Amino acid sequence: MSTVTRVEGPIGARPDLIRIGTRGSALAISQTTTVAEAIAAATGIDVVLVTVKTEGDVSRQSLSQLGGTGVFVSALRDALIGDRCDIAVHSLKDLPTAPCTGIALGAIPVRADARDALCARDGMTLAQLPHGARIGTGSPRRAAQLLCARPDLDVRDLRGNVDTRLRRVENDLDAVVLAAAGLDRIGRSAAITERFALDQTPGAPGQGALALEVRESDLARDPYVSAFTALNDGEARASALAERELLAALEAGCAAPVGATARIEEDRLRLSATVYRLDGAESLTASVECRVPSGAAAASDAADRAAADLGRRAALDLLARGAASLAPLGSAR
Ligand SMILES: NCc1[nH]cc(CCC(=O)O)c1CC(=O)O
Repeated sequence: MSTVTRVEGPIGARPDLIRIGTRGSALAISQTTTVAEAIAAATGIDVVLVTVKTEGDVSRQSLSQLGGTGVFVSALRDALIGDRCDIAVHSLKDLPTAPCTGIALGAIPVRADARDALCARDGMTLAQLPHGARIGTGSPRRAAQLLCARPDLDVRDLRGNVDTRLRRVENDLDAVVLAAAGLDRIGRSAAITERFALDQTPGAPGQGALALEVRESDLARDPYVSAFTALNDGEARASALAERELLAALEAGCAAPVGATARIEEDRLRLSATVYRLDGAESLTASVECRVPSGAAAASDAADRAAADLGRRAALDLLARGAASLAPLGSAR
């Protein structure tokens, strides 16, 4: 039986070991441990978790001030390139859309809940919050969506890890909005008082999905091939890639007020994407779909390309209708 352990310091490359790089937050450790156990089972090889501190973990600045894409990602990618780990596990929504030299996408595993979750005091739903309620979020998309539904709300900036954010509900806020996936993964689902429907309140592109990255030179080598074949999920991959390509083609950063949700129904991949004005008073939605390859072809370059094409189509539609003047899309914000 192969095992999963954690190491503190650096650990050298060994053929009988897969080193998985992860951030050190409770959320990251929880999701990476699940991935690590699946990789150990699929390959029969021992796995160690290597914790890497990222700029996003260290800095106390607000995320919209930190600004640059990839604050949670660069240090993990450096560890891959520097051969300090063999596979890096990221929350896909934190991954910049630009490709990274020397690094390839290995797998996108089964997706967790892509919805946003309201965590309000006294079990309240969004509709039940009192007039002018204080609600915390660091995300311009969530702020716009909240104001769109409830223009009376007092939306406050919020950051820190999940527990820090939840604690604000006991103190100075009536509610916060977080990704349901994060709360579910760290065992805090009980704090959720409402999960917003994806067709009305789409999450961030790629929300709830993980991305496993690997050095390009390892992508077609075992044990990585076995690991990625076992972990990849066709629907998660197609939907997340479509949502990501939408963001890339909008030239939008991770802080852009853009929501997207894709899913496979029968043999169709359907993508719906919305760009919001920051105050939530206006928005634009594009809905597109395409046929997806089924069976073995579902995990192929052709399937990846079909998903990306769909994302691009939605973006072009939104841009043609004025998305870039409706909202600040660039990562400057
Ligand atoms: N931007 C922070 C972030 N990146 C990934 C998650 C967890 C959910 C996920 O995997 O999408 C979160 C927390 C949040 O948005 O509440």
